[in-house]
Amino acid sequence: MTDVRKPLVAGNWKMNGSIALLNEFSGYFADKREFDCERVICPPSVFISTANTLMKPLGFAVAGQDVSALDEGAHTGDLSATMMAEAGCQYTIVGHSERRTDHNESNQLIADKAKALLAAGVIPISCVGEPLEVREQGQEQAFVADQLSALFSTVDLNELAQVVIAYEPIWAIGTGVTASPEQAQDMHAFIRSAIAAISADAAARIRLLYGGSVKPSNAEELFSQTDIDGGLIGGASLKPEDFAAICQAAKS
Ligand SMILES: O=C(CO)COP(=O)(O)O
Repeated sequence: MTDVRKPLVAGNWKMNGSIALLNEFSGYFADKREFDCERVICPPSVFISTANTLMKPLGFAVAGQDVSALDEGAHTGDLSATMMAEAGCQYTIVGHSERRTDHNESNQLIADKAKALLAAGVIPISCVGEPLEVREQGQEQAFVADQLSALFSTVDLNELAQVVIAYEPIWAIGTGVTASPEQAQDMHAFIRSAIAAISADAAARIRLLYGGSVKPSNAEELFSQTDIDGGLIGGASLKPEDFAAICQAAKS
């Protein structure tokens, strides 16, 4: 991490949590404000409003977990980027591997979602990451480069540095198997070098998060790697004391 890249830790609640859990979080964090990182909570969208009320006064930003690439219209159940902005989201996740799998999302669709968010003033947290069989074949960098190429060709170059990219190897998500700090750093360095090939300035400023079985016991070592600027946390973000410990591990 460097001075220009403020560390960021985001808790992706996925389809978990409740208003009761948000109340538990606000009680837990009420007297804990001294963190060195940006903290983001990504609850299910029906709880964004409650998260704004309870968590923003405690220094958290609130984020969505997905967005439509479209502006408006007859798309039952979808939410537009301007709605996310109006709802008070500073960030929104796109391209999580669970959405890629569950909803067949393509790299181009995910890039279009990121572009729509940027146009609405919301920062995309754009996820990439390879399945186990791809890593076993030694093809993980090519796989991630392919996932990123649509993003690079779709988002305006002068907006690229605002995007947050989360590297989440699928084999590490919810499995308890974490990428080693070296594996994570190697991929983050690769992603930053791919960005540097387009824009040195964007590469210096863009924040790259690691996600996949981050917990209090491994967060510090992961976050201390040169090219890792924080984390996207799943399971451990549902327990306030674990999430707080992970946030403490992210230092400028
Ligand atoms: O998918 C993740 C965050 O988006 C990671 O989930 P886990 O931390 O539960 O492995």
